[in-house]
Amino acid sequence: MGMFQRDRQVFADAQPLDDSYEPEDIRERDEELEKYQRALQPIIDNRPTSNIFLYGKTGTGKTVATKFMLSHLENDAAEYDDVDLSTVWVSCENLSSSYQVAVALVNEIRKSQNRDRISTTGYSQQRVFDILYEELDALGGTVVIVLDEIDNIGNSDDILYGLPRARSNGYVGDVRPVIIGISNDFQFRDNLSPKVKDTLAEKEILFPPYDANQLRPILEPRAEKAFYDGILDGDVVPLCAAFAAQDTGSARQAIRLLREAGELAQAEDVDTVTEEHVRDAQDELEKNQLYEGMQELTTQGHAVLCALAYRQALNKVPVRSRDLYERYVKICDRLDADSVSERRVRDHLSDMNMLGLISVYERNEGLSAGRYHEYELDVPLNAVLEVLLSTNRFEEVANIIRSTADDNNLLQSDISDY
Ligand SMILES: Nc1ncnc2c1ncn2[C@@H]1O[C@H](COP(=O)(O)OP(=O)(O)OP(=O)(O)O)[C@@H](O)[C@H]1O
Repeated sequence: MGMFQRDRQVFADAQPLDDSYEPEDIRERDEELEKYQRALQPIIDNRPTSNIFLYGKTGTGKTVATKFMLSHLENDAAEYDDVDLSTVWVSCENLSSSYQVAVALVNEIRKSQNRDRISTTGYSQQRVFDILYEELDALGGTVVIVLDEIDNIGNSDDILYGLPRARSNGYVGDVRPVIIGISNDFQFRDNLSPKVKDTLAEKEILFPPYDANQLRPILEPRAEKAFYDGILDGDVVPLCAAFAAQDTGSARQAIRLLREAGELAQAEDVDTVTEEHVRDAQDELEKNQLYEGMQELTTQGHAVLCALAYRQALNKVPVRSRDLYERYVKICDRLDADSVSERRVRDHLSDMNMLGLISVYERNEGLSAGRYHEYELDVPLNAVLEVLLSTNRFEEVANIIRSTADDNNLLQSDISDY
């Protein structure tokens, strides 16, 4: 028998469970789509159109709804000779300023016309804005500008001031820019500068998290396409919907869970995807999330985690923040890194608590000692060491912690066990 044999096939077509898949219809968002349609309608009527901002947590359908609405808008606009519409879509995920967003917009417009890109550095902000205005002018008509994950620009919000006023300020001629901003951060609007708030004059559409009853019909058509008939136990889709609803209310999470459950069944070479596979998939995704959470910490975050791992390796946890701070400063010295204040270290600890990486206990010793916090890891030490060992700069310290833990017999569990 050969080493590789074809597994029993669970997936008829895995594409519907992929992040890039575009569903045929958007389910359970009738109200939001109706608002969206009303907000975009003036474009077809050649009336002034407000900017539109969509707010909602990750996986709540903001992007898919926008793609859906814009594709209808483009098709329908083509029916009217006097409606001149273009759309430009920029993800601000890796952009942190208005300057970078303006460059990205210019380059997106140029890419769609097979023209050379401009450099991402070397201009003044005003010069980049001017180039953008020239590009918009050349497009003419209504230009819908989608700024996905717009919250990444933080306080550098000049572009949200410049674009809406470009026409009234005479920077552009016969072109009407309409901004669609998409954000996970509900505070984003509050934190905009007052002049931007005034100028934007936007319509807001909120995308609340999905509940289980909404996630089921979102999952069902994908499940039908993705799996062979009769492969899914009846409980599988409802359970994926329930787990994702309880946790984040994200359709993305529910879809990932379904895919992971299918992959586990496929790996086991069994005929049916069961509730048990969903439970195992949930555990697996949680682990990945924690692992990613640890990997994505900043150097300071890693140093704090390292200090806590050291205490854990000595079996001296839970630890008070001042003792932990001492260890943290020593680690920074060893790494030749600057250390931050004890207060900032406590901020890092509270972030890590939110990520589920550590536990925090509040102690109250009455008048004599007062109130204080103690900390310990909430993930296995081995998992933390795995991350630190793969992080530049921390390898040496992580090896020391590992041998300390070994001496104390604290490393029995393998990372795959957590
Ligand atoms: N109502 C829905 N009907 C069908 N599929 C949906 C629906 N809502 C979300 N999805 C699917 O869930 C996944 C996540 O949705 P989407 O990317 O639109 O979320 P988002 O709110 O833009 O999230 P993020 O802020 O992380 O970008 C996508 O695969 C999308 O196709």
